[in-house]
Amino acid sequence: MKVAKFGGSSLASGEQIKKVFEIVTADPERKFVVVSAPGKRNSDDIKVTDLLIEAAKQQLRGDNGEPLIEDVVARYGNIAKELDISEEVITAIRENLQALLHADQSEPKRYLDALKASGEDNNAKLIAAYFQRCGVEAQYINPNKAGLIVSDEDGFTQVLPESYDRLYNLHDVPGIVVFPGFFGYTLDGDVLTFSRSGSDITGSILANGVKADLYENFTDVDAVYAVNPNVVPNPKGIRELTYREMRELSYAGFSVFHDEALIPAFRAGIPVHIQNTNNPAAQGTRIVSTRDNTNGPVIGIASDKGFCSIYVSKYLMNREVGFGRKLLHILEDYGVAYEHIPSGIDDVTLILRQDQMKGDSEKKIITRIMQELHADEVIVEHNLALIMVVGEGMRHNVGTTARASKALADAKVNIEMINQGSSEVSMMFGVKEHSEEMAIQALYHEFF
Ligand SMILES: Nc1ncnc2c1ncn2[C@@H]1O[C@H](COP(=O)(O)OP(=O)(O)O)[C@@H](O)[C@H]1O
Ligand SMILES: N[C@@H](CC(=O)OP(=O)(O)O)C(=O)O
Repeated sequence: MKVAKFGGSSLASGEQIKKVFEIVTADPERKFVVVSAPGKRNSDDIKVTDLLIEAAKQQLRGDNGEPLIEDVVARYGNIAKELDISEEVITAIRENLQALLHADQSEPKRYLDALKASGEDNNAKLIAAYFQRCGVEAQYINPNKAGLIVSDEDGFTQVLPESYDRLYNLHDVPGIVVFPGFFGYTLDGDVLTFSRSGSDITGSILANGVKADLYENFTDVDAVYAVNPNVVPNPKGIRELTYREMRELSYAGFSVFHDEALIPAFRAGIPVHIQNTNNPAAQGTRIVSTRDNTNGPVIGIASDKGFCSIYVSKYLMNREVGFGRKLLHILEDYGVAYEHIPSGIDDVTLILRQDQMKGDSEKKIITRIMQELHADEVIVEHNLALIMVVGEGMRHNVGTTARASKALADAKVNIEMINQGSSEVSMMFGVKEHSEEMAIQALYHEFF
């Protein structure tokens, strides 16, 4: 039995949904179908999720979100027309969106999440209606009814473990299950969304819950490529990579698969197969526990912008008991999470996502580090890109770091920081954002 998840690009129009129907019905093993909200039809288009977020924000600040909601209804209306689905489905979608738009706003985050989640929820209803119209037994299933329970205790949405056993009961549903991605329900019955692109996470949770043999993730590319195809044209496709490699690469910028979506499938030992809705005959990319390391040290190179570093130096830092704890405590006081901490004898660098530094919090953090920790020097660097060079083969190959540094030096890219941290399958380079693309291209040409 397989779980097949289709992303927004695979569901952006009626024509796309017809392809999805063909794919699902071509294999009787595809019983569980997870869907995103309609995505972009072309590069200038707006995703339904973004329209819903903007409508909710307008309403929350006292403006009128109605016109944007009508845009959303029109998107579904066009799809319904292409698929020849009855007007009743669109009337129900309009009523649902109107009710959500005018719902209680006393908890703005809950209000926003409910509107955001409606993108996938209404799409799942519409797609189930299309399958039925085509004479295929299919049902929309609500995540609350199915028992996908989540919490946001640590500030982000996480599935509760009891969900998995409950989801197993979906085997009792006759025919194809059409399940909306991107959200679950709290024990109190409130909607909570995962982070952006989180339908991948739902697919993985469902695969674990129903004990699927395979989690198929359908998107709009023939494979996961060794680098972002928007940075290097026609890059090499990856046939197979391990969960660890994919986790590192998706964390570091491979937006093709959500970095939180691997753990549920990994824990249940379920392989993930990334495929192209527009070209299902392509081989795609399989994510598995182990693979042959015959392709050289590096499997992929990912990068992401928007980081800053705080460099702290103090003579004899290594002897000072509690220095690290006090430093991190200061960050905690400002609600700031760190990404990496490369360190030396007398110095340490904290790498953070810089959008966390709201208002004058950066200034206050620096002042406290100087005053409370008596640091000799504190230097903040903004606008850094982190480049992650990933490959299980790096453990067995000597000189990979040297090759990478030389490639960057030859391309005249200044390395701000290197971290080969505890992960044995990746190394990270910090460079200025304006050098990011050049660095990726230089590294790609060195290793592929
Ligand atoms: N290394 C990579 N390999 C393949 N695609 C990548 C990679 N890095 C970034 N992408 C981008 O990810 C896109 C697919 O992800 P996304 O737009 O979220 O798909 P979906 O709509 O199916 O959820 C591709 O079109 C591509 O532009
Ligand atoms: N629709 C949501 C969730 C999602 O997974 O979308 P997509 O499959 O288009 O990345 C978003 O845009 O974030």
